[in-house]
Amino acid sequence: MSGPMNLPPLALPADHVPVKAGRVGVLLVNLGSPDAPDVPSVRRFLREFLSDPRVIEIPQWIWRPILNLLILNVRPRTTAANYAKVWLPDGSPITVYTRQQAEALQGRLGDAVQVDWAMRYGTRSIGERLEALMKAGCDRILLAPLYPQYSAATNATVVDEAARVLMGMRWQPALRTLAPYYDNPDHVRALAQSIRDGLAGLDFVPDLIVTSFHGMPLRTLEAGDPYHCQCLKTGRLLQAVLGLPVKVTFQSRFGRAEWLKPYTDDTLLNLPKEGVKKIAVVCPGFAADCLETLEEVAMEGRDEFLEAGGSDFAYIPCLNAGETGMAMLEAIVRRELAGWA
Ligand SMILES: C=CC1=C(C)c2cc3[nH]c(cc4nc(cc5[nH]c(cc1n2)c(C)c5CCC(=O)O)C(CCC(=O)O)=C4C)c(C)c3C=C
Ligand SMILES: [Fe+2]
Ligand SMILES: [Fe+2]
Repeated sequence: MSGPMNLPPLALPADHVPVKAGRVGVLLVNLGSPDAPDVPSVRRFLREFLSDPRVIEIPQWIWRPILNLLILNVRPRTTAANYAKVWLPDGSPITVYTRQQAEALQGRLGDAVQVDWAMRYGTRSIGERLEALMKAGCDRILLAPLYPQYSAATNATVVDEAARVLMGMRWQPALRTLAPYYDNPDHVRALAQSIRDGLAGLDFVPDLIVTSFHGMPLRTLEAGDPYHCQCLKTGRLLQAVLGLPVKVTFQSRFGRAEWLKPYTDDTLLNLPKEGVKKIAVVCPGFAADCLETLEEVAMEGRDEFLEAGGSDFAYIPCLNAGETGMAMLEAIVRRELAGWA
């Protein structure tokens, strides 16, 4: 008679270490930052970032000489000086806030789920953190690029990098990716709440809410990238929920090609001439405050607007690791994880 009790014991090697498995992991991913606000660190960071063909979509044989001979010799000086203006005691703002978001999410989800965070470029790579999650026993991982609006230059390159790392693994985890959440009602409500909270602390009533999204080259829209439409929809939904006029603009142009319009800087210079003197600015394309929001919008943008004749300017911070934003992130992550329950 045969049965399970009669099976011979498995012959395992003497040095066999039992593997942990069966846990669910969440990997929050944002763009990344230099390790320090100095020229060598910024050059290293920009070299990696701007060598990504998902970011610069021109043939590498044309782009490489421009990057190495021109951009990496000139840009790191101004960019490092800009980083120095916003650097926090614990590091670059985007790094500090992303770490805080992961810690807060871990607290909300409890021990059944392992939360970690990574950056697409620079320190704390996606590969390193995927391996760490697997060592912790996670064989199902939710990869969550923290970009509300989808673009190939942000979301797709995160998935590319994860897939590249998985190519080298014998035992791959099951992977889900977080869908863009630009029109998720929880997201729109969280943004609206953070704007209301911001407005409540002001000593003026803005004529207009200006939303500033990171720009993209115009040709990416023509090539089918949904980013532009998703930014416009976030803006429209915010206007509907807030019941206040909202204008969508695009910041951070790079290079000479045409980018998505209207440009944030042109808008800030023109609004006072059109009689709009009091504004609140918010950046709903960024999950965390960073160089682009804190230096380019909250500092440079403010100066531009006031010098052009504006009277009142308020910058409303990103959701970062605040209660409102974390409740939203918990809700959308829990919904994704429900498929694995
Ligand atoms: C939020 C979405 C982002 C999109 C879309 C995006 C596209 C994009 N960016 C560049 C070039 C640069 N971006 C830089 C900084 C930067 N970009 C984002 C986000 C998006 N970029 C963030 C969050 C940051 C800040 C990182 C930080 O450390 O705080 C920079 C570096 C700074 C500088 O030198 O000005 C560059 C360069 C391109 C070309 C692009 C789309 C094709
Ligand atoms: Fe960027
Ligand atoms: Fe910028």
